[in-house]
Amino acid sequence: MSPDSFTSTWYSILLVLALIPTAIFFVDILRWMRMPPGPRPLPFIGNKLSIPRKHPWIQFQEWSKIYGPIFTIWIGRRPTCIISDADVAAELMEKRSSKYSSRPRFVTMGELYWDMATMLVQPYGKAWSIRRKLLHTALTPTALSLYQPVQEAEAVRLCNQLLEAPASWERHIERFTSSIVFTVSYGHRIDSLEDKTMKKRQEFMVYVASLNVPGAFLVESLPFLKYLPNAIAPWKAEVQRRGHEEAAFNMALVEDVQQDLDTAKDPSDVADSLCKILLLARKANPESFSILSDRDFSFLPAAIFGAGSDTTASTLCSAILALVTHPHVLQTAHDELDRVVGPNRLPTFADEPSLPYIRALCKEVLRWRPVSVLGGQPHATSEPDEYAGYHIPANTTVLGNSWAINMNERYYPNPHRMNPLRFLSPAEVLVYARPDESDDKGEPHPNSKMGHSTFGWGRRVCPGADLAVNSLFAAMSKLLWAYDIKPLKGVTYDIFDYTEGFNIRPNPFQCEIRVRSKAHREVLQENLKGAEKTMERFPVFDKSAEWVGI
Ligand code: HEM
Repeated sequence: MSPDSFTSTWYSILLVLALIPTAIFFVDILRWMRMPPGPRPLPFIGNKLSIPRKHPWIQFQEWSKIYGPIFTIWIGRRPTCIISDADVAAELMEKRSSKYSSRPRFVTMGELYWDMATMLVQPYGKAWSIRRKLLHTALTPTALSLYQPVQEAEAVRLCNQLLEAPASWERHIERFTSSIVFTVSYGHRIDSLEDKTMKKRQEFMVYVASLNVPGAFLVESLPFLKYLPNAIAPWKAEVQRRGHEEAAFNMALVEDVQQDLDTAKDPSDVADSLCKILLLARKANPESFSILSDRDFSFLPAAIFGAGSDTTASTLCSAILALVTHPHVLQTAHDELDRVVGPNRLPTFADEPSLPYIRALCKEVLRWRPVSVLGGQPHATSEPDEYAGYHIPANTTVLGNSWAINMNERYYPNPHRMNPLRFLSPAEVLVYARPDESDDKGEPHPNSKMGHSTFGWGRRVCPGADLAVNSLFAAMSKLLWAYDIKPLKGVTYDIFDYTEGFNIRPNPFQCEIRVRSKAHREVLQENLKGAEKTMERFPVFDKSAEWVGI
């Protein structure tokens, strides 16, 4: 090769190398222009530098005021559409739900760790819809009524534990929600957060949360890295090892329930649970379960814990913060409970229709501080779509900003003020309003079925919403009946002091939780025996923990 042709070959290579990023850049500009507008992205890195690590939903809410109810941000070259308005959320994620019900790819958490066994991360399609239908069989109105005695009994235990150690209120709440979710999943209760089964379950949750951190794993941007052999990718070997450990644990829990059924004279002697319902259904009709391996099967009850325990506990923690910072709400709740229930017995689900203020209070807490502040796991489009003249390609990540939607001042004036009146009818407001309250009531958005967007949207809407609302009612009605929940003298409370991450909870704080009278204390203690009797039907786990060597 002559020196001239050598030089020109190099020039050509350099030219091509320069042209590729230029061409990609121009393609990206065309994509930016066709999608809903948002903050200006930088080539190749998108908006990464302008998204705050702490509480990004607040910045997203600010951007929605500039760019409108749906705007796009770019993580590298990947678009995410953020919806900040209930109408747009309903139009896209509910009316057009056949296009907006998938999930983005989670390479580390979904593919390597769970091997796609859990519904939470599954794309829209048959694998997901089969699991979702099976889960619904354990969450029908009839099934929910079977769980109510457990929820009542656990709430009585919660109130009694608060008599002994009120300062540990957050731990008691965590045990309460964990035990309900375990009982619904497996028919076994949790007596202590120190229980081996419970500790192992929490360990898995913490590990999963560490996998779900944007930018933590290069493989999310370069998915082909997941095919590297474990010998040269120890990070991958570790993720898979932990995934196998969780799968073995989930299968051991199912085996425990199978043993309960095998040793019982009659299935009706075994406590009702999702796992029992599914095991009996599989025995009766094995074909309808043929798509699910034992491993897949075990992730059905397991999914409930991850999705249902921490979320409900965090909502109750927000309720405590709301009561401490809004004393008039506590007073109105006490007035209602004293009038309807009186001091000689505890409120129950049978009182629910006569306690509209307590019901409204539970709804308002869900609105006031939505746990899954960016709508839980993101949605993704499975097909391209056009909206308001903009193009939304297939595989676009779509987030509903529950924070922005629930804090929309047009529907919820003075949105950071906790105000249960928002969820009462005009006639009820006349009964419950205090002199300074009725002005900023507003009307919940007509397009959000529950009056807020805390449980998500469309086909992916939280399947456990009714179960969660029942747990909230059981806990809040009894707690409010029994206790004064007040600020500590000299302590300043910040209603924005919340954890980071995508499921939020108030940072730890102390408050005064004091039983209202001797009579209230006695009623609580009298009810404990009955509650313990109910709980006996749901024995603690004993065998499964040993089977997996923990
Ligand atoms: C206050 C408590 C709860 C809140 C705030 C909450 C919120 C959410 C949200 C926002 C989503 C995502 C919805 C979407 O993608 O549009 C979700 C999904 C889910 N939730 Fe809940 N949840 C709660 C309690 C529960 C409970 C008690 C269960 C147990 C049955 C549960 C089971 C699930 C499951 C399995 C999914 C995934 C559904 C799917 O991907 O198809 N959640 N939840």
